[in-house]
Amino acid sequence: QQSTSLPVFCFLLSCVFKAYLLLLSTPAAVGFLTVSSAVTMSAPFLLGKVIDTIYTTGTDTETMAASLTSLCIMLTGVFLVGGAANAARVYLMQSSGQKIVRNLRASIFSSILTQEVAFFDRSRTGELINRLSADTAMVGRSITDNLSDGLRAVAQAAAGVSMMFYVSPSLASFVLLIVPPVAGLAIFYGRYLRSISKRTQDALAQATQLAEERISNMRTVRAFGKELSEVNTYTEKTDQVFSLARKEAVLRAGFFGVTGLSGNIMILSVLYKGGLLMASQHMTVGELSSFLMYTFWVGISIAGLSSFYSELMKGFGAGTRLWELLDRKPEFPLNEGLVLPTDQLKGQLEFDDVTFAYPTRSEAPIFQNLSLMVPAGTIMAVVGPSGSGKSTLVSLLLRLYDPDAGMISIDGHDIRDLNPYWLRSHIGTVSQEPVLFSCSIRDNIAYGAVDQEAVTTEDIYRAARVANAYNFIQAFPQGFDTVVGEKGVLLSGGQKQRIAIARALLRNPKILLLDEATSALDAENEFLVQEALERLMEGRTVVIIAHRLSTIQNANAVAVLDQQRVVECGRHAELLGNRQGLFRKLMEKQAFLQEEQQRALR
Ligand SMILES: Nc1ncnc2c1ncn2[C@@H]1O[C@H](COP(=O)(O)OP(=O)(O)OP(=O)(O)O)[C@@H](O)[C@H]1O
Repeated sequence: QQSTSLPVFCFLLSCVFKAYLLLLSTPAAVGFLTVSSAVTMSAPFLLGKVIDTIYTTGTDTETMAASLTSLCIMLTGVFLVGGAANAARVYLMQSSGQKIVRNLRASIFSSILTQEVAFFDRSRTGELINRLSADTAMVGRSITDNLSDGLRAVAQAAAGVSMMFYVSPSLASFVLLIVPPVAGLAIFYGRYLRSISKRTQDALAQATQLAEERISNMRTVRAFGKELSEVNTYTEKTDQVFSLARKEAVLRAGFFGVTGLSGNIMILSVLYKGGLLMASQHMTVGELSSFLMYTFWVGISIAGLSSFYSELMKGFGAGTRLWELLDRKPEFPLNEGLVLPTDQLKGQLEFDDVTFAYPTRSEAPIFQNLSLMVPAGTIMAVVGPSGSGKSTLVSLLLRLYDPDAGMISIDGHDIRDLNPYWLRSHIGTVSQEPVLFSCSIRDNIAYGAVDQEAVTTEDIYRAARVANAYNFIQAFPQGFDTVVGEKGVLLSGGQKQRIAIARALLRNPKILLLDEATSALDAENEFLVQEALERLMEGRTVVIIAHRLSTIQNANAVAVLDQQRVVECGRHAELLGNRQGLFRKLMEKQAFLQEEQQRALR
């Protein structure tokens, strides 16, 4: 806790300064704050003068009316200036608050997106979303509106106390005895609130995580008829938030009860002691009235200060969580390293003695001393039992993870030395269930291009034609502007595949990583997807996780994965010739299953 407090404090301070150095240092904002506070705090003094003018004995009615009128006109002018200065102060603080939130959100989002993939394996999406929305808003509120009100309260409390001493030092010393215990209570309250606020945000993040996951997978929830039980689980999570909020409410109620009581006691003591001073002619009625008003303002300012402190503590709690994210350095950078001349890139891939375990399961290696070579411009089909690591091979080539030992190279260059952006700009991927974003088909296809801005409509149409997607897209009423829904939910599996192929084509990559669609497609779709894939593969180095016999036959070589390594590698016919080999067994099993399936259909 102690070790993070200082950096978090500096971080919050830098947020304030970065977003509106202009504000705190701009004479305008400080001026508005000073004017509005000065006006507020001069009002009781001037009102006291009005009361004394009214009660002055020995003046004739006309003179009294004249001085009363001029005093009231002056006061109205002062109040107008104070009101305008206050409005300007609130506006400046609010707009700067929004600026801080905007800057913070952009920094947090950028920090999240630059983390290594293993970070996302460990994180919960809902929690990250919560950081991005709720925590940033809380920090923004805490260091703008709250800070502005806090500064105002400090200014007013200081001015009020000075004026109380100016009007009556003895009465002021008597009344202010109550301040230290209230301040002590406020500090205790603020600290406790900070810890409750952290726990509340954590509980809220868990609830958001659950809601986010279930809503985005609504079809599965519906298919299993789990709506009611999901509602119950979510309610249990929100119950935790509620019970923490209730604790906070009890604390808040107690605190405000005590501060309210202290305020009233202060006023009562002013009336008691002030009444005695008036009776002994040491104070006028106007002075007592001014003093009362100052007491009132000081009371309000102290209450404002304690709420400022507690809000600041809440903001500190949220700031700590944001800081943890902002301060996190990704395990490998996104845009540093060697960039090779594109025309020299051949696309030869090699796994050399690679050992790898997922960071979340470091005790269970997926590969041990795996070696595999894919010559430039050839097609390597990868087969193997489920869970043997076919997709992991693709993830390693994309450098989503780094191997624990050994080396993966492109044209002899260790991919750890290459700039990851550059590396990925030369790799195209089409996965078994491609993910599309909730935007138009046009934008989804253009997403594949390295320079999205430079993509023309003609480029998109061409890619769609080659991917056998043009006709079905044009058949939609909105054509290429059709919005595909979240994760492309409004399209069929085959349509998604063909859009993903068009997306990969637009990238024009040297290396292609394919996870071939399985039997999910009907015969016509399968033919169209297959044809599109074949066009996509032309002239590139291809690693394809193969499920169909036809693909395997067309591949230059087949690698069979099992037991954490490549157990067989060679041409399709060669491998089939090895009666004891795993490939032969896999093929026989597949043929048997297909036969069974056809028999069942008949
Ligand atoms: N992000 C991850 N974190 C931890 N373990 C993982 C992760 N992804 C996959 N695994 C594990 O790694 C192993 C290999 O998975 P992988 O998806 O590469 O196999 P696969 O051969 O592609 O399987 P399939 O043919 O069923 O798609 C599996 O045991 C899987 O549980």
